[in-house]
Formats: sequence, C-alpha cells, structure tokens
Amino acid sequence: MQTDNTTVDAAEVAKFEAMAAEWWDPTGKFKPLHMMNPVRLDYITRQIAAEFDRDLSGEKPFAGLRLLDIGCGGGLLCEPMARLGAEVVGVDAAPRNIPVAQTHAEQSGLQIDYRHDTAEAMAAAGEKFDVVLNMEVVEHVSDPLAYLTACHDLLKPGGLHLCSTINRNAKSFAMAIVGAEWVMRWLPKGTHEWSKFITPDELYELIRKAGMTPVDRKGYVFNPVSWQWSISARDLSVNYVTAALRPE
Ligand SMILES: C[S@@+](CC[C@H](N)C(=O)[O-])C[C@H]1O[C@@H](n2cnc3c(N)ncnc32)[C@H](O)[C@@H]1O
Repeated sequence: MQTDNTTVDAAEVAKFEAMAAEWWDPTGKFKPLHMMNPVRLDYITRQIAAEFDRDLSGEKPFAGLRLLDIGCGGGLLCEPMARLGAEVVGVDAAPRNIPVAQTHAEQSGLQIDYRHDTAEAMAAAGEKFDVVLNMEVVEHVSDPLAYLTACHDLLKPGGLHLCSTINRNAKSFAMAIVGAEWVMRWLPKGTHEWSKFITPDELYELIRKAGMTPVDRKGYVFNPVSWQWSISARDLSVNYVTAALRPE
C-alpha cells in the first residue's frame, strides 16, 4: 500500500489494527456498529435504490452497481451490499482488517474484493464507482478535505457518496466518549477524539469544497429505554449520515 500523500492517520489506524479480530463479535469492541447496522443499512439501501431507480423487492436490486466501502473494517456493510447484488470493493488502511473481512466473506459465500489501500492511491489509479460508502471514517483521517476530495474523484459522474460521522458538541462528548467509552465500555477508551468530530454544517461545507452536492442528511438516534437506534430528520446532535452526489 502506498502511504505517502495519504490522509491516513497512523495513530488512528493503529487503534483499529489492535481490534481487528473482534469485527464480527456483536458483543465485542464493535458492538455500537453492530447495534447501529440495521438502521444505517436501511438508510444506505433506500438512498442507493432511490438514486439508481432500483426496486428493492427484486432479488439482486443492486446488480450492475460498483460500490466502494472505504474504511470497510471487517466488512459489516460490504456483506449486505454484496447480498443485494452490488460488485463490492472493501478498502481499509489497517492491514489486519483485510484477512478478517476476507475470511468472513468466504464463510458467508460472498465475493468481495477486499484490499489494504487508501482512497488517495485508488483515486490516483483511476478507479471509479457508482457508490462510495464512507461510514464512520472521516473522524479518523488526518485531512478530511483531502480525503473527501479523493472520495469525490473515486465516483463516476452522477455517483452517490454516503458519509456518516459524529457531531461535535457537549452532547456528543457525553454520549460518544463518556457514555460509549467510559461508562458502557462499548469501545476502548481513546477510540474517538472529540476534537476530530465534525458538525453537520462543517461536513456539508467540506463535501461542497470536495466538489460534491449534498442532497440529504439524517440523524441516528439511540433510545436508551427501548435500546434501539432510529433515523431522525431533526436530531443530528450525535451520530448522523449525509448523502451527496458528484455532479454529472
Ligand atoms: C469506525 S471504523 C468503521 C468501519 C466501517 N466503515 C463500518 O462503519 O462498519 C473506521 C475504519 O476506518 C479505517 N480507516 C481509518 N482511517 C482510514 C483511512 N484514511 N483510509 C481508509 N481506512 C481508514 C480504520 O482502520 C477502521 O477500520
């Protein structure tokens, strides 16, 4: 993997390298992502279906779409996208994630092209995708604008970029760091740095500067009583997701 001229933050990637074996343990260090997966998959699937005019009641509705999951981790999103028929490339800067993801895909009978690489190197090589999934990564890179510009370059004209991250405010500090890391211990302490969190307006501005047009944003909201996540049009105060298009 080429590491010069990338937005990889070695200290951030090392945190994920140390947890790689736990990707598919729903009670392990990636429990929050497993808990969020149904709600974020619902959002992702609907956005892709709407943008590319696909009927989700069909057998392989995403057939013919080339999808990149950048910062794919163990493949929690790659696998459902492959099941829906997309041609999936999963890329991560942490080398240990790749064999973990490959082994799980093989056991699941899925064809997924997993690679240890960076967005910048892939963009420089001229790779192009209909969809770029960029979920929970932008808060871990050294230069969000350069990273998002590489994501833009990886899209075909008219392509869809889906990006989720964590808002930066007192509530997100209380929920994502004190709650998730210190109290619930869902994640190891230090997984997130509050100063690297990005507000929804800042992310929209970065997406625009990277050459894309934001088209939607929603919050993911955790209800501690029902212990469920849901999508909210109004509450983007902690976790949220954005959709944007590369202009034709
Ligand atoms: C919080 S995890 C999210 C994993 C996956 N996107 C998901 O939502 O299930 C962040 C992942 O991004 C990877 N990562 C961090 N910086 C990266 C970069 N610059 N390029 C590619 N992957 C990166 C980490 O190794 C880690 O696997």
